[in-house]
Amino acid sequence: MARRPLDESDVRVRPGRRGSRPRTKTRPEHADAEIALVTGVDRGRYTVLVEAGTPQERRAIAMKARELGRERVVPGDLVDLVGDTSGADGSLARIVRITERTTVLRRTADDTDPIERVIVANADQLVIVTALADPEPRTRMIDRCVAAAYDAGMDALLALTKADLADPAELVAMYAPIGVSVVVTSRTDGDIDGLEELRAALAGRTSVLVGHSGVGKSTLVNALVPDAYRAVGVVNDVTGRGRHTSTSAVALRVPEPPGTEPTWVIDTPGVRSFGLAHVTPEHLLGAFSDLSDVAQECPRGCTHTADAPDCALDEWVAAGPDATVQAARAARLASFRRLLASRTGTLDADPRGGGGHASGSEPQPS
Ligand SMILES: Nc1nc2c(ncn2[C@@H]2O[C@H](COP(=O)(O)OP(=O)(O)OP(=O)(O)O)[C@@H](O)[C@H]2O)c(=O)[nH]1
Ligand SMILES: [Zn+2]
Repeated sequence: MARRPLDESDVRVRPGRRGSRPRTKTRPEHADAEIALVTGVDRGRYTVLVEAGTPQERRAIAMKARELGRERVVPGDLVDLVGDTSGADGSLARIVRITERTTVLRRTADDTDPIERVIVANADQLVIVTALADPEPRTRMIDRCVAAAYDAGMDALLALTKADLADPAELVAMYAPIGVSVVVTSRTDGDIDGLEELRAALAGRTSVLVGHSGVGKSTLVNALVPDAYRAVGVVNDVTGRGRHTSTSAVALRVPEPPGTEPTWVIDTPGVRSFGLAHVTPEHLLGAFSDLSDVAQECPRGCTHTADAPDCALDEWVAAGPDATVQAARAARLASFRRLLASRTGTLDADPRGGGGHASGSEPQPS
């Protein structure tokens, strides 16, 4: 897994694991703290699941303790909780500590906020929900998502919906060379073909679902998690709103037979693009171990782009033992370079005509 790059949470030194925490006046021990999973955030109120997987499992509402300062708490975070952790009506617990994150996914910086902020923690897979038609797939957007997933140390899964409207073959061929798994779904009178394959790909993992409006993401989430948004209604009891209208990410548990690893999907309404400004070629290369080995031979400071002089990756393609291997290597290298280019505004031509936007938030198709 690629090393996690620094983010705004790294400016402070975080304490180590339970038992080795420094005792200071400003950082009390909180030995009685309970571990909880953050499932949603709504205007300073956090919905958390306490003692998950035990008979005492309960939802509670919490706020951030002052000692956490500006550090952001996001869905997927495992936190230490103190105070009233009963989850009873009107109770409010306090989050005093964030457990070190295994992965972080950032949304893009934009004009109003120049910092790429963490939006989800500890997820292990990014599911890019893309319709095969209506709306047309946009490969540049998919590339950016794959780059964000690999950068975050997550796997990428392409969920191609509406296969009743168009053939998935072209997109499958485009993403297979870079290790993106693909699940194809289609809805036919109430049933969703491919749902069981999707369920299998999600089982026991924490997956973030992204997709533009109209691609069929809600259709999938509702099929996976019946009453998806009623399950997170706890936050709404506090805010007094009848519906979940927050635009931040929310973690939903997919029902599983008892005794199996929990399966979580994290829906990200309103997230349209991911922060890639901080991603270096070397870091992205880390997700491609074969290419990364070859690139050891590159000249110092090689950018590995198609126009980079003496890039060892080009020699590696040419050195393939036969035409089949060469073609496979060429496809993999071309796909890697496409991801590399998707970080910046250098890739304007979307091969499928989906409109290449230079950077920042991608506008939603209407
Ligand atoms: N033909 C076809 N239509 C589908 C399929 N899945 C979903 N749809 C339709 O596509 C439209 C959008 O589906 P949603 O599930 O609402 O899409 P979404 O991505 O959640 O979009 P928002 O709710 O706008 O965020 C709806 O009219 C669905 O009925 C499919 O497999 N085939
Ligand atoms: Zn190179």
